[in-house]
Amino acid sequence: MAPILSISNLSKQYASGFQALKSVNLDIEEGEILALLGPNGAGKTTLISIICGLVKASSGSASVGGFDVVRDYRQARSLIGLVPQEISLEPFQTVMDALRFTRGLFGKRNDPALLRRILEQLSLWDKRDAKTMELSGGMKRRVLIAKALCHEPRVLFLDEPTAGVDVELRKEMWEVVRQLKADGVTIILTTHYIDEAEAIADRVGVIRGGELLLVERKETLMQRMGKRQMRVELMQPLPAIPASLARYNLDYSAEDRSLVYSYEANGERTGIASLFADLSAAGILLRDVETKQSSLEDIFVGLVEDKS
Ligand SMILES: Nc1ncnc2c1ncn2[C@@H]1O[C@H](COP(=O)(O)OP(=O)(O)OP(=O)(O)O)[C@@H](O)[C@H]1O
Repeated sequence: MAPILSISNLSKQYASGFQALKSVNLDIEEGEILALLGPNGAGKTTLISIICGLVKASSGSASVGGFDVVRDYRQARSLIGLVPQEISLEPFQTVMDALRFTRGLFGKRNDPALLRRILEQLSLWDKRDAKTMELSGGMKRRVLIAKALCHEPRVLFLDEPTAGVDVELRKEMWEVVRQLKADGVTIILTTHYIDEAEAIADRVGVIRGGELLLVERKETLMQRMGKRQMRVELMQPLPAIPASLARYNLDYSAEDRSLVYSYEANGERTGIASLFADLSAAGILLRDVETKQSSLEDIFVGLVEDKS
């Protein structure tokens, strides 16, 4: 199946001379959720803005549903919904009027049944006649999503949908995103929050300094790059790590009397068996053992640091 969104060698140099994107290539399949992770200034918003026709690329191309975002701007734009980072609503406009107006901007006829369905899906139906200024922050964000959906786009961009919102509201947003995916909408979201990508994305792209460092299925990424850590709690404090254990690069914490050993989760030999044998030979008695898989956060930090 042809990708719904295809980005090819996309670069952007701003008038200031700043190179915000460096030859980005990316294909997105219909119905997937892609999280673009990256630190401040990585180029996430620039990338989205080019696809939505708000910023002009210096070179390269992008197409949505087969329509080039420059040459076939209207068709491409009609397939895209954009939820911007900043909350921008007309304070005196009602929720329903905001939706009707936005749908009209896309040259679409009013469709009360559709707008009702969207508002219900976002738990805003009972707020349809409220002025947007009367809504809470969480509701305003949901109105932005509703506005982005009311011309029936196939691809939805969410630029930092949960920046600065509380835990409860973030979870609520994640649920909304999952529901939209279930309805067949393709979603590209940018985020600084790794747990957000871990919770809802199918694929994760890591962008830094305008370069797309990698794009991979979340599970593959965690399996391929993930390390495991084994923490061994000791019966007695250890004055120093014996020379016979030096090759394991163990970290010792005097506070909780434990040794931590890191190993490749998918390596052929983990070294665990020989570590136990060497611990025993050194007369070190164990109280408890636990292992844990590194998180997407560990992987992300490692990746971003490696390249700096
Ligand atoms: N109009 C502009 N002129 C010059 N430089 C710009 C312009 N817009 C953005 N930049 C620069 O391009 C870089 C990428 O910005 P962009 O907003 O795409 O990053 P981002 O990954 O979305 O960051 P954040 O997470 O902080 O929103 C930044 O260094 C920014 O200062």
